[in-house]
Amino acid sequence: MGRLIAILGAGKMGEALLSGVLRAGRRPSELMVTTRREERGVLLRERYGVEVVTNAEAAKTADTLILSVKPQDMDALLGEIRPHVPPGRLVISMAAGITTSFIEQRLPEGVPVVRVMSNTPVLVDQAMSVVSAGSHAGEEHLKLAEELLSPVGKVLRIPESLQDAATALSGSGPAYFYFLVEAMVDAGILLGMPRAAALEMVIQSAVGAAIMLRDSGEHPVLLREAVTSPGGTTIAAIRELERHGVRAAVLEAIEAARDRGRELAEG
Ligand SMILES: NC(=O)C1=CN([C@@H]2O[C@H](COP(=O)(O)OP(=O)(O)OC[C@H]3O[C@@H](n4cnc5c(N)ncnc54)[C@H](O)[C@@H]3O)[C@@H](O)[C@H]2O)C=CC1
Ligand SMILES: O=C(O)[C@@H]1CCC=N1
Repeated sequence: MGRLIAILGAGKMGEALLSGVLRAGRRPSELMVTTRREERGVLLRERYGVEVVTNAEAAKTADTLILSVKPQDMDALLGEIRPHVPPGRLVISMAAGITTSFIEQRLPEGVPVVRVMSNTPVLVDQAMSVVSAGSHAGEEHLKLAEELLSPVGKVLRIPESLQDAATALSGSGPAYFYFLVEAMVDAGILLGMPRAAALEMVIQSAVGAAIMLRDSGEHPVLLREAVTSPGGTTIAAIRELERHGVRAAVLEAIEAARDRGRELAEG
């Protein structure tokens, strides 16, 4: 039997990680979840065969506690589990903005905490996860977090000072791509394309571009230049994107996401 893992607050991200960990070969008996709503617990038990327990029971029994509630709910959850967390538990937080020191201050002295920022492509084993150690977490704890996360995507270690930036870049990143896809499909509609056809064209272009980015080893500038023929169609579009300040908008948008992350720990 491996380490017992509990996912506390199994919502969208918690369920995505649960399903990934099961796909990676862990048995349902090695996992437990907690939920706020009873129906949600019933659904997760039926769907994955995992045990549904209270936060206190999870804190008492599991070796690794994965906190996946919203940042705004973290203070209350930590207050609930504090009396039940014995020494030796590993606490992994998935929450945006919440620092390891925020968690350490609300748990018994010495509990190792690892902060993680992942993203929704966990669901298809293509997550980007970044991990940072709190002040009581060492190599063994980072390794345990990496073992959990590497079957569902890529994992990078980063200093905690860059966690809010990573949240803005890769945590929220999928949303920006979906937003662009939506806008491109609208453009197809504007040009008289049937919606289903526009969606198919845009999705396949996105997938093709993503795989080339990942697998060719080429810099994105070179890949974009290869599409941009002199006097051609692409440069006409790029001129408009530049005229509307899309690059500056992206810089400011991601900076705003980073700043919002910093605010979240303040409640
Ligand atoms: N959705 C996303 O793309 C990403 C989210 N995150 C982070 O993951 C965390 C969870 O986000 P989502 O899964 O999107 O939110 P969610 O709202 O789907 O899931 C949170 C769950 O926690 C439950 N909950 C709240 N308080 C509880 C308590 N005391 N005990 C038991 N359950 C409790 C809620 O009922 C809810 O089901 C957040 O901290 C967020 O910052 C991180 C990366 C990406
Ligand atoms: O929007 C949010 O707050 C969460 C964190 C990263 C992605 N979604």
